[in-house]
Amino acid sequence: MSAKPDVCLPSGDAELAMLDVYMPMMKSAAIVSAGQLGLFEALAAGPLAAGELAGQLQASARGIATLADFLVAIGYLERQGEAYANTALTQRWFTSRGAVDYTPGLLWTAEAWPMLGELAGAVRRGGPQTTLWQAMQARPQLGERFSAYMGAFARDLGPDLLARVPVGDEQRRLLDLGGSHGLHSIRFCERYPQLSAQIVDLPSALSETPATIAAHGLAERIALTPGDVLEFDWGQGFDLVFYLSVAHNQGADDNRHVIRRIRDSLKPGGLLVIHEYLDDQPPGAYHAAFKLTLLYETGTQIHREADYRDWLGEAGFAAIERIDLDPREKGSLLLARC
Ligand SMILES: Nc1ncnc2c1ncn2[C@@H]1O[C@H](CSCC[C@H]([NH3+])C(=O)O)[C@@H](O)[C@H]1O
Repeated sequence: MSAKPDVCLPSGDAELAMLDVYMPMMKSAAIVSAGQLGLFEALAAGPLAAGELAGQLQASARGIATLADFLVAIGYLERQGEAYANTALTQRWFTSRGAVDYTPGLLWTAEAWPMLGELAGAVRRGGPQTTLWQAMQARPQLGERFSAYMGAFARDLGPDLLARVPVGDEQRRLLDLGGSHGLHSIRFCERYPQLSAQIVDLPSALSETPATIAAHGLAERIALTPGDVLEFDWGQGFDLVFYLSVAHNQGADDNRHVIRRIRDSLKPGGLLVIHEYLDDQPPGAYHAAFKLTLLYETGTQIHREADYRDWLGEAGFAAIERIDLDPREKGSLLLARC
């Protein structure tokens, strides 16, 4: 049985087929360029004419007008007389005035763009020539951009996590594996005053984290320990462990190994929270796209719910609960108690 595609596909006409390649490319490039130029942020306080906008962004008036007209055509800006204004959606998702500003995602997409040009090579090889983590060692800016993008996603996901993860008064120690930007630990420490946290991540992901933690006044309660989760000794006696969006960066054997080590470091009754994109069959378009992204970025893959249940069961976790987040593009949580 073939799955019903949930993306618009061209009808087979050659012209339409090329439009389906050209238009998404131009749409992505225009939105990413707007993020790089700071165009949406410049309009956050109110509409501006092309000349004013160009002056603020130190760009050519012709260039800004051409870009802005296309952004109007695709619904990211609107005309107000001679002026351009953000649409409600743009203001909501791509400016500091919205609840979550995904501009770091636009800047990350600009970094991912050249990697996508090499996608056919990754498909041929079955993986990347250089993994994202190796590339970050060579170019620290890449690590900062990636963490900032993950930070934007964490702001979006934070309320779901707070609502779904039960924390009792007796739970005091949180271990945040692959904690990166630190925002999940910060959010939970702010909500639960009895909590202190320890973050383990690769050094490339942690360059901005001390400043973020200090800005929230939590330097006394959140410790940073740079290290590889596959080998770093993070100690014992934790009540709560976060393994959020990290498992898709590891193969099956490594996840089995990490989950066993998590189990050994949790107190009796402790809770492990996994956030992931589960490899349900057939995958929806978003999950299939994410699998392709992992192929060229890290060479790893998303795993099936049944795999997690095996690893968790073998490690000695008893109760395992799956929660699918809304919308589905936000992924799923697996809550496991020992
Ligand atoms: N082997 C590893 N050891 C430590 N950290 C890792 C490893 N592999 C991937 N990571 C980190 O895992 C993170 C995945 S991005 C997810 C960040 C955060 N937990 C969140 O949910 O928003 C990145 O910060 C990587 O640096």
